[in-house]
Amino acid sequence: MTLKVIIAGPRGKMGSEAVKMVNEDSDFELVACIDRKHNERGYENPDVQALNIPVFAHAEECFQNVKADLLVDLTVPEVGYEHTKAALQNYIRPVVGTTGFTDEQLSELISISREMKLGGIIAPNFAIGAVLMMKFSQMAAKYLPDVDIIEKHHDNKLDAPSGTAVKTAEMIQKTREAKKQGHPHEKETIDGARGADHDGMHIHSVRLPGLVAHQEVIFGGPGQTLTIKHDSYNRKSFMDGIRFSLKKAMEMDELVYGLENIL
Ligand SMILES: NC(=O)C1=CN([C@@H]2O[C@H](COP(=O)(O)OP(=O)(O)OC[C@H]3O[C@@H](n4cnc5c(N)ncnc54)[C@H](O)[C@@H]3O)[C@@H](O)[C@H]2O)C=CC1
Ligand SMILES: O=C(O)C1=N[C@H](C(=O)O)C[C@H](O)C1
Repeated sequence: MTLKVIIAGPRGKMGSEAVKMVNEDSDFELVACIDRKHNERGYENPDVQALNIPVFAHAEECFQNVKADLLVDLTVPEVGYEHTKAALQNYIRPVVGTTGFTDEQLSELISISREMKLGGIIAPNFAIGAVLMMKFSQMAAKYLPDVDIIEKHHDNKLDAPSGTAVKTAEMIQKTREAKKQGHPHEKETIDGARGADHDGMHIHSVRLPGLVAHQEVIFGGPGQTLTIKHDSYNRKSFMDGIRFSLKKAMEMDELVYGLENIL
């Protein structure tokens, strides 16, 4: 059976790559897209134009008019949250790459999915290498609890720190003994010099043209450091994870947060 897929954000860097991936896989059929500027600016993704499928400016209108099994959301946090909620309420399983959801939003979406008995995934990073980086970091933190996370992204990124950095810190928190790092009397002479503080760990966000998506997790111990590093050089790196999640979501009966939970 072919799975009917809707993509939100098809003009974006990730969305346009997801359109290609879905088109190339005979298990999927792209049946509609959701994009905010469709009405004002005309439509700009030639792969979608060639399919002659509807493009809706509003999710609810899309879900009411098109029969679909799955939604892929690659937009911005506020809209992504609304899309995901509306998808669940319309019996459509969400596969969400959009980052920047609050803990409250994540909990609410998971609880709706449980009520509706619908599978889906929200994953801050769909690259398998990034998931391994997070898991290896979680293992290392048990032995080396002093850790800084440095994430580096292109300068069009809206959220900081990245969803991957937040997820990494949350996973590390499960094995790392809570502690405040650095000198007890340290003082920032320029605000932000030590980065964001997550349970005593520090997260630093670099934004530069030329970068795609990169992260280093650096652990320090007496006389040694350990660096666990992942680089995405293009958006294809995320597509195997999205493809896998689309198929897997059909077998699940609740929404999970993080690709590591379904691999
Ligand atoms: N989970 C993962 O593996 C990855 C997640 N991301 C996340 O995916 C999201 C998209 O990233 P990019 O493609 O780089 O961004 P982008 O800026 O290239 O694309 C964003 C898309 O969202 C659409 N959009 C914006 N506001 C909208 C609205 N109000 N209604 C409907 N559509 C709207 C835009 O038209 C565009 O198509 C970000 O949250 C990013 O952090 C990015 C890469 C990998
Ligand atoms: O905006 C991006 O580009 C990326 N966003 C995700 C994040 O916030 O972690 C995943 C990846 O790092 C690329």
